[in-house]
Amino acid sequence: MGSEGQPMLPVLDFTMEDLKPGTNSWLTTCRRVRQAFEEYGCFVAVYDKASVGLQNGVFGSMKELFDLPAETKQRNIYEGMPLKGYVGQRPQIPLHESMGIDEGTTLEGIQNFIQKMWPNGNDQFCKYIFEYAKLAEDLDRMVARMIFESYGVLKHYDTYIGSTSYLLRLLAHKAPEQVEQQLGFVAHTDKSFTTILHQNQVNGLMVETRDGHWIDVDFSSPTSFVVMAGDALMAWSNDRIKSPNHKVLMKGNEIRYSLGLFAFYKGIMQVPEELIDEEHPLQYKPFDHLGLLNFTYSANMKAYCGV
Ligand SMILES: O=C(O)CCC(=O)C(=O)O
Ligand SMILES: [Fe+2]
Repeated sequence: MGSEGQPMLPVLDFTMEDLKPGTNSWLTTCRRVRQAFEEYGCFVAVYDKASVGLQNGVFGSMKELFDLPAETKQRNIYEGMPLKGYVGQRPQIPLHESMGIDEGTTLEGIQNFIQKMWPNGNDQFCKYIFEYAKLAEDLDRMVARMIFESYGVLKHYDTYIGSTSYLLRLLAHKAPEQVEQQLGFVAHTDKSFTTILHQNQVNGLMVETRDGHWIDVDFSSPTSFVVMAGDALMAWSNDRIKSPNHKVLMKGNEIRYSLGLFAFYKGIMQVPEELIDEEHPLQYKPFDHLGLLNFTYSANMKAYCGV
């Protein structure tokens, strides 16, 4: 419960110096990660690796990007990779704009994107977004390792990481020009294995709990990141973890910039046999993760590869 009695997401500390495999802090955090995922499908991580200079640089770069003319932004096209193309000026979600960078934690991926937006380059954008993406990737890998460890299947972690790549999505939600709050982004579950979200000081994210309540997520602090389970983690965990429904509701008069780092396994995922037992009979056949992405946005795991 929050200070005003509002339910809130678990907050997990990732700032400890000794947060390394094998330490007590690591083992405690592993247990908390598993518990938070099983109860809420997500949590807020306190992670202090991004300096004030980097934060300002990232959000300044995002403003510069979204201030580009619509025709320029539309050069970020889909090219068969869902989440990649430019989305904006949609009548149902007029406040929403977003763009995706495939292989978004690599210099090459970011430079390809920059090439489309700024044919003469943009070194500042590259520097800040790359540095940010690497930090978020480190957090994601730490969490992934904790997931594998907490379910006793650490032996599969290296294979997982070896075939995982990241899509970085940059989002801007305009302030609603009205008093009431307004939908920024429709309710959905992510199709990733895990997603790492970060934002400027403007809140707006809401997450649905397992019993159907919507809770506001406050991650306005520069050291707060949301870690969320996607549909692939739900399937991998044989439904122990549910990917939570979430949406963005905008109020106030400031633009909200946010970044989502989506982890995708390039290959066939399957439920580890350690996670199948009498209480948890197999729920999903092996599935191609990128195939799931292409299956359709409205699809759910059961329709795609339910047993
Ligand atoms: O902007 C946010 O905080 C959430 C965005 C989101 O849910 C998504 O891109 O999948
Ligand atoms: Fe999402």
